[in-house]
Amino acid sequence: MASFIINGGNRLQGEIVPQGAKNEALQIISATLLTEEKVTIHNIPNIRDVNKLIDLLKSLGVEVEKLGEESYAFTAKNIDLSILETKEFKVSASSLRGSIMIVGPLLARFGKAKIPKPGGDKIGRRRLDTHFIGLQKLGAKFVYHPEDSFYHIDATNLKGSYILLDEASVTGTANIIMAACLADGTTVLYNAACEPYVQQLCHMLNRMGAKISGIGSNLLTIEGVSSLKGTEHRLLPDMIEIGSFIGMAAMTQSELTIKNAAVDQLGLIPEVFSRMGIQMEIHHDDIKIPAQDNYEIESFIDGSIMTVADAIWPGFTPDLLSIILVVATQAKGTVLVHQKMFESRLFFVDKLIDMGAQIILCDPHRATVIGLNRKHALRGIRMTSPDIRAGVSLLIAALSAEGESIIDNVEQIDRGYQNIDIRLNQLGADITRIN
Ligand SMILES: CC(=O)N[C@H]1[C@@H](OP(=O)(O)OP(=O)(O)OC[C@H]2O[C@@H](n3ccc(=O)[nH]c3=O)[C@H](O)[C@@H]2O)O[C@H](CO)[C@@H](O)[C@@H]1O
Ligand SMILES: C=C(OP(=O)(O)O)C(=O)O
Repeated sequence: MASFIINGGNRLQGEIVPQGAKNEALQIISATLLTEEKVTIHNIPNIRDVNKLIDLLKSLGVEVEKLGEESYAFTAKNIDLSILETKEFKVSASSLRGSIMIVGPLLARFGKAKIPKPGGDKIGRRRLDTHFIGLQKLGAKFVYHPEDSFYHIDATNLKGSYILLDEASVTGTANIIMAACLADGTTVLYNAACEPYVQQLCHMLNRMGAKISGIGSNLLTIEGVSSLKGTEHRLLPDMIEIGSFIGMAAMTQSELTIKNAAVDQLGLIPEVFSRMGIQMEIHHDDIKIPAQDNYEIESFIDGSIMTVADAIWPGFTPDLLSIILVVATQAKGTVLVHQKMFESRLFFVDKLIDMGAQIILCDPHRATVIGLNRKHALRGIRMTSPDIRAGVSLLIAALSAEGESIIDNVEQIDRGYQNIDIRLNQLGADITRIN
């Protein structure tokens, strides 16, 4: 288990380029299984979850060529499905959430898939019903084996269908779209997730020969085609990393410029940080956060306490609520953070409270933060990173704190943030990694 030792209190300064998006990468890399032709992908982040998925594809027989630091070509010509029966496959597929998205492509191309209960953050129940009910509507049969938490899915002939999802699951939508692309006939998918990463997937599939319309809405029409061809694709910058950097700049009173942030794809993210009192200047596609001694959380127009809550896209992403929460600890004012989607994602507030933050955990979904307005700094402590976004929030808290902090289990952070210690040290942070 690796740890970070952080000497807090440094102001950071400079420019930072966000990595390619983790959650887009997981969809797009899975989609390379849909064709036997070469698919070239640029801006792939070098992070644990993405590298694990690439290794998983390699184990299935996908030929993976590294073309440059962030570019890879994938050719899924000779796929060996016998690997799905092995213990190694079970172990590697169950170590990340994104592995679930190989199911749609494998079913579509080979009529068969197996997947263990996938991993990912332990942030509450993470059901897969939406995936399987959708695939069943396309004609797949699935059996769950509880003794080894393994799902077996078969489909000799996927058929387009009308599917109304019970919830707008992001990975569920991606899986069903990928399966429907190669099904016979037309699929109409309603209550689909429509975030930019799903849109990117649809655009890439259309370049491969798929026929998807309604992209960007929650009503997609997918006309099945008999095969897909190769293409080239570039991943968007990671909007969760961008939000994390905005929060980090404010908390550490730093002047940071986030380069090439694809601002038009960020939805409500800049708006929500701005309502926390954080100033931002948009120059072309860069976001400059000027150094701010203090920032004040807005109230609602009627004077009541602000609530920041997550919602499916185009609402505010749940993955940035932990960052909002930590940023609020040093703001002037009060905010209620309401994490509606996940039920165990706020427990890390205990660590912030130990650092001196004023937070009331109302219930597993809601926390009220009473900002300190920098009357005193947070205190450095030793803590463990419970999940990826809580981990980065604790890192932000530690960077702003007085004294030394130690964060254990930083593999959680490495799942989704590329060389974060090295990149932040280049801006003036003092982070040492110990193994
Ligand atoms: C690999 C990947 O891409 N992971 C992301 C993906 O996970 P993932 O696709 O696993 O998440 P889902 O969209 O399926 O669901 C997330 C949670 O929200 C709940 N839910 C979802 C939709 C809805 O309409 N109502 C509702 O309550 C679900 O029950 C679940 O608890 O999307 C999540 C929601 O943006 C993000 O946090 C994850 O980072
Ligand atoms: C919850 C997340 O990831 P995953 O779905 O891979 O666990 C996340 O990226 O914040």
